[in-house]
Amino acid sequence: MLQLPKSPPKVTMRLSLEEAYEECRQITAKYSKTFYLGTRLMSEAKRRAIWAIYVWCRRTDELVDGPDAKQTTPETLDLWEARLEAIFAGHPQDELDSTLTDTLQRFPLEIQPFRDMIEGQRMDLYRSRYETFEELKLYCYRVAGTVGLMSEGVMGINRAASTAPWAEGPYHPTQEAIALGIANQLTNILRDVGEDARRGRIYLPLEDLALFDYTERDLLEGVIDERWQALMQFQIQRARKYYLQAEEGISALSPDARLPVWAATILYSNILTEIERNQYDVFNQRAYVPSWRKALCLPVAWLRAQAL
Ligand SMILES: CC(C)=CCC/C(C)=C/CC/C(C)=C/CC/C(C)=C/[C@@H]1[C@@H](COP(=O)(O)OP(=O)(O)O)[C@]1(C)CC/C=C(\C)CC/C=C(\C)CCC=C(C)C
Ligand SMILES: [Mn+2]
Repeated sequence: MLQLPKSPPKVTMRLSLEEAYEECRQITAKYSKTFYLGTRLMSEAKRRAIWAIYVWCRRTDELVDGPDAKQTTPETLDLWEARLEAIFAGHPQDELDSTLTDTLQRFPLEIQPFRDMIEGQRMDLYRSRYETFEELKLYCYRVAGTVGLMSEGVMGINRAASTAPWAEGPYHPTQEAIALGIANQLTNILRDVGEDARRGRIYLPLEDLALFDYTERDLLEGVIDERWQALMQFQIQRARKYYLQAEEGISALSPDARLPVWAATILYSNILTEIERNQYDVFNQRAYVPSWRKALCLPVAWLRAQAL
């Protein structure tokens, strides 16, 4: 790990904290309609915190996935990690970092999930294949399950439900929060199979390909047949199991967080339904949920958020 100087250099900020949060809002709105919609349903304090986290995650992902990714080396990620430590030590390096430093003063966030996410991006630097689902699951935890842990700190838990005399203590739906991140990432992977293949990447576990007698070459050539359809059905079923696990934890979240999390969960999981509608063709078309169908999800999310 690179060391930061003992007394960090003084940084001149161009924007006020207010303006920096506004920039985070705009970045979230630009890059993720689904998550942005979710945050619009939260209280002001929570949504600002999620925008700050979103921007840090997006910047981390851009290091290995963005337009300048070719220049990224393991040392770039070491420096990014040193910068993360500085954010947590109260020494942000720019305005966007300063929103995260501010968020840390308002919500109980641990540094470890942020470190784990950098580790996940590191995997993208040296890996383009996963032999087993166990290996892929670790990757999914690192790049997405960690987001569940970060968000859980902001969303908060429903204390009323855990003050019953027989409760052993507050129940933290930590595994469920991780499960939602994994479910989202598996969905991402299925939607982007074609795009990733064109970059020489295969995230689907090779053991699963073998199980359905489908080869790497078939995948790189975009072959769609009964083997591919059966393989995709298997993957979709697995992702849905993670959504189901996550759903059990949503009622343990504080009441004002349930609607946004339900909305984001239903919207994101609907990408799987779109993949099915497209007959599993993820090579020539990108599965997306049309706006009118997104609108239909909201009343369903509202109803589910009312149930304890
Ligand atoms: C108990 C319980 C269920 C609690 C809820 C916990 C919770 C809110 C979990 C949310 C989990 C979540 C939103 C995970 C995000 C997963 C994700 C999309 C990860 C993205 C990686 C994908 O990489 P890839 O390169 O394959 O894809 P792209 O083509 O580049 O998109 C990431 C890009 C890593 C970085 C993650 C983000 C930028 C998203 C961060 C999102 C938030 C902070 C918003 C969460 C807010 C709501 C309303 C759910
Ligand atoms: Mn990415």
